[in-house]
Amino acid sequence: MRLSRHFTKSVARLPAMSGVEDAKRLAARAAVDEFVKSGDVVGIGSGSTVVYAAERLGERIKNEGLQISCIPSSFQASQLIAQHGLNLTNFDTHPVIDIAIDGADEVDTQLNCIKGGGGCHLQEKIVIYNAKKFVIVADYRKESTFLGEQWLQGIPVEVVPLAYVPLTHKLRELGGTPVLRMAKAKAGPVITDNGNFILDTHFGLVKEPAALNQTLKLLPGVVEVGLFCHMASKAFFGQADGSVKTAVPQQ
Ligand SMILES: O=C(CO)[C@H](O)[C@H](O)COP(=O)(O)O
Repeated sequence: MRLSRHFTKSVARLPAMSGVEDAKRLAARAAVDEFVKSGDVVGIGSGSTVVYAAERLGERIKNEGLQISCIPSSFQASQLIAQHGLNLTNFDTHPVIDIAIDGADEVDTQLNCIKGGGGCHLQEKIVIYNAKKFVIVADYRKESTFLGEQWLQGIPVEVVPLAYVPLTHKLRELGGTPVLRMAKAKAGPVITDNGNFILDTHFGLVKEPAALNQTLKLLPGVVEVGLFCHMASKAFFGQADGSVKTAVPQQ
């Protein structure tokens, strides 16, 4: 197993928020400040941590005239781009992204991660795959040795609705415990931005995430798997004490 190298640095404290929200915000701001420069095409991820990255990009546009174009990874990301006055672009105009910034549900020591807690992992994977660099922004709760250690909700597997019952059986045969993700304010399942269902499938500790990703991807009816392996260049983990810990995969 390759180990990551970790670095911790203190950053200026922002106005007090809750511990976890503060940690998310610090991580997102540190990532934006280190990686985004004028002229970049930026992939905007989804979730609650990326909100702070969009906020910081908006600030830098106002304060220092930063010029960037942004590609969204979800309906939520499109809204963030609009709310923070960021310039919206698309793959037709910009097929290559300079830097993708996104959150994660859990990150292992090689910076493999589980994503899709917000149900957006199909578009997120497309954006990240087409980016020269991907940086993870997260709080201290997301860091693990192995995936499946802390994120017990399971790996989000986006499936075509027609196939969800046979896939439920297949995922069980493969050792998982699939649960159809249900909507909170509507009767029935969550429908993704792409019109699909999500089977959240816990596989216990995942020691070989790339192999599991490949096995799951080959099942007919599986659209995308929330395992992002060997894709991240760097992770920023906001800490409860106001510092930001960074990690990179070992060369
Ligand atoms: O993959 C995602 C959405 O599909 C998010 O990036 C992931 O769920 C982390 O979200 P948060 O920043 O709210 O913890």
